[in-house]
Amino acid sequence: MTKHAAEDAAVAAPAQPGRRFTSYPPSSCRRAAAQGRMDPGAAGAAARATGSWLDAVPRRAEHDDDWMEKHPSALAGFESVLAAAKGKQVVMFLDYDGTLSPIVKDPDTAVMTEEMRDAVRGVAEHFPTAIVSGRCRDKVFNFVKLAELYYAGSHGMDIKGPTPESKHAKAKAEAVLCQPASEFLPVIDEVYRALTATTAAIPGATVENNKFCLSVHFRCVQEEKWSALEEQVRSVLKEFPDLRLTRGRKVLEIRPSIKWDKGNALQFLLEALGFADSNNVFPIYIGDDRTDEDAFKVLRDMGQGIGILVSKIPKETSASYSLREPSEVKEFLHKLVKSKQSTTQRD
Ligand SMILES: O=P(O)(O)OC[C@H]1O[C@H](O[C@H]2O[C@H](CO)[C@@H](O)[C@H](O)[C@H]2O)[C@H](O)[C@@H](O)[C@@H]1O
Repeated sequence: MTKHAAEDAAVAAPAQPGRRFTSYPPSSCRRAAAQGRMDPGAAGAAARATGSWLDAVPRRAEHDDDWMEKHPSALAGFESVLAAAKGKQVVMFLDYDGTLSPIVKDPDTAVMTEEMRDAVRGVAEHFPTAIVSGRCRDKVFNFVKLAELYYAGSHGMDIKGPTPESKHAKAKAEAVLCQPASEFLPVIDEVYRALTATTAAIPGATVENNKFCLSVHFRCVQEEKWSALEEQVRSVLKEFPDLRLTRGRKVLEIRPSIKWDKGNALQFLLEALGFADSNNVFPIYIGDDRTDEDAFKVLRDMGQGIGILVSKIPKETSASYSLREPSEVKEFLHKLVKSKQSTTQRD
């Protein structure tokens, strides 16, 4: 196996703050929209994205046993998770690809199973639940198909909450709650067209339009062609300094140079749910990719809740727990619901 292949190997009370957004949009989204441009720290990160393809490979942090000690299984350590969450309002954040659905070659076929949908539905009956994805919001909604959830698409740059009547009903068009990168829509469309044309000569390369960001997929590109593809992407982006390049799982992500990522989306949602500066909230974020690290870091810095990395191999991460694959995510969600049900019955 090559080093590249290794990558793949409390029931919310009705009156409680949090089931609905409190202001539209909360101040954090307005601030980001007003600031518009990327901060110097993010600019540095964009510059660092000029590294080699090896950057796309998760680095082995240390020996597996040590890693598991630092990032224990959220299933084996379930009782510790429960103890930490005791008396607090759990808020669930779920990444989509690689977390709720297995990684597959064709992004359009990354469906989630009915069993996984049931598990997510069950969690959302007890806790505010959000899907936080790099996909465009409509696309990820079409995969998940649960109208009662919050959705943060385009790496958190397109956030929308459920409406009261949308529960168990077909989702309707609703007021968008937070779109801090809306001014970038025309440029993203322009770059989408340019990248589609430029990369057409590389067999297997595809460009996915995720509305406020783009994904250039190379999972089906011969490894010898990866560098050429990256060069092509970079040459297009030279003309667009307001965009930056980041990496995911066999994908190059192009997004606006604003300081807004999945971590900001998590903070925005907590604020919108009425939990800004609250000590009584226990956010759980489950994700498998580099972009999820932004959310893990926010939780680590807050000192509240837990991040759970979905991975079969050790990776550098700010998450505190781990799960090996989507089937374990499903099991974890079921356990959480079961324990909530038994607590509610006891009370
Ligand atoms: O934040 P996420 O929900 O995890 O989305 C991140 C990217 O996921 C998708 O790409 C990944 O999954 C594909 C399907 O399994 C796989 O073919 C691809 O190699 C992975 O990178 C999605 O297609 C991208 O647009 C998302 O940005």
